[in-house]
Amino acid sequence: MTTLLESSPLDGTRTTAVTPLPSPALLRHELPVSATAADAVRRGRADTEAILRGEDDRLLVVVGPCSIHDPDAAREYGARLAAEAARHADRLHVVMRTYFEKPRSTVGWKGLINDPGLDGSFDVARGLRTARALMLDLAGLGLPLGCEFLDPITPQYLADLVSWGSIGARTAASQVHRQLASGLSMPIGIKNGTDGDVGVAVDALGAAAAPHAFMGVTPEGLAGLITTTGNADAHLILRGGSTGPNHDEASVAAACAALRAKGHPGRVVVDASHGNSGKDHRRQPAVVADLARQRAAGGPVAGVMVESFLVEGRQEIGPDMVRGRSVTDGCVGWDTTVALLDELAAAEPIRRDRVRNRA
Ligand SMILES: O=C[C@H](O)[C@H](O)COP(=O)(O)O
Ligand SMILES: C=C(OP(=O)(O)O)C(=O)O
Repeated sequence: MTTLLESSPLDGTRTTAVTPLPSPALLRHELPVSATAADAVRRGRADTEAILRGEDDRLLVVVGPCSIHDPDAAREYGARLAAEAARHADRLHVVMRTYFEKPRSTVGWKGLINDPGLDGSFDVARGLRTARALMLDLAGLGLPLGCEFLDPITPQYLADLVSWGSIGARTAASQVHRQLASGLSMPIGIKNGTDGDVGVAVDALGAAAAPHAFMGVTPEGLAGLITTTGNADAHLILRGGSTGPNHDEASVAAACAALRAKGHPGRVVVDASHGNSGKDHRRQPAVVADLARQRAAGGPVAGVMVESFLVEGRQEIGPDMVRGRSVTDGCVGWDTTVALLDELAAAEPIRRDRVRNRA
């Protein structure tokens, strides 16, 4: 059913339609959380929090496609990743990227929720259902899941399945997103700005840690006043920027000093993609090698992000797409992903020895 805005001629001049969506409560009722999935979500959150607080010495690794566009390919990726996560469980805490919302610099496909048909048909109700069903399957494999929160309404539909979330570089300065982060039930990584500005993200951590009151949507889909406690597990993600990368030891140390100066723990997550790889997926392995070296040396990198899918590279959306290849930013392929996880895991015993000898 599509409702035209005939009753509102004064403020509907640039709106073509308002189409009702299922309420968050209805979608959660249709697609309830299984006990296995709930366990994966809880464990994923608790382990991530412990790593960020320095109570668990493993490395957080957030890895997966830049965006999900083909749920079956994502299921295959998830099954493979679950096996790798189990293999490295004593050294790495692996969270799968399940990014359904894409922020765009100008315009472009905005992700599976916004346009699941990849054809401009914008069947958001189907997008929400598809996303939730996929997350339930992946969490059912025991995998903790991570995503970027972009639209402030989306969390009501999906946040119960998320173990780690992000506020992206394009929204780190947004009050709406900082408020949202203050009420989310999982650790939230906030990225430095696209221009490389770390200060905006450090400010965002302070805002996210504080309680807020703001307007939102209730589980029944009505307008509501949301009040929050603040998110003590919000943390900084270094993702590089237009001025260059910031994954190197000196940039990490400067960021940690800026965090400590504002009363936050001096630990960071570093994204090997985006500004740190100049959006060239072939550069991600060199960034990961640098981060593995920093881990082995006992440095304050608590987590690493990698954009990875079944097949390396990226492709345009169109009729002859390769299964398992990204339609947004370029990703490393599966074999490289396995090698990068091995490399990160290999650094951990060296780090543990170093930390033990230091004590
Ligand atoms: O992560 C994906 C992209 O970097 C992000 O969505 C921005 O993409 P764009 O600059 O191509 O719009
Ligand atoms: C959009 C993303 O990152 P950033 O906000 O760093 O550009 C992403 O991780 O998909």
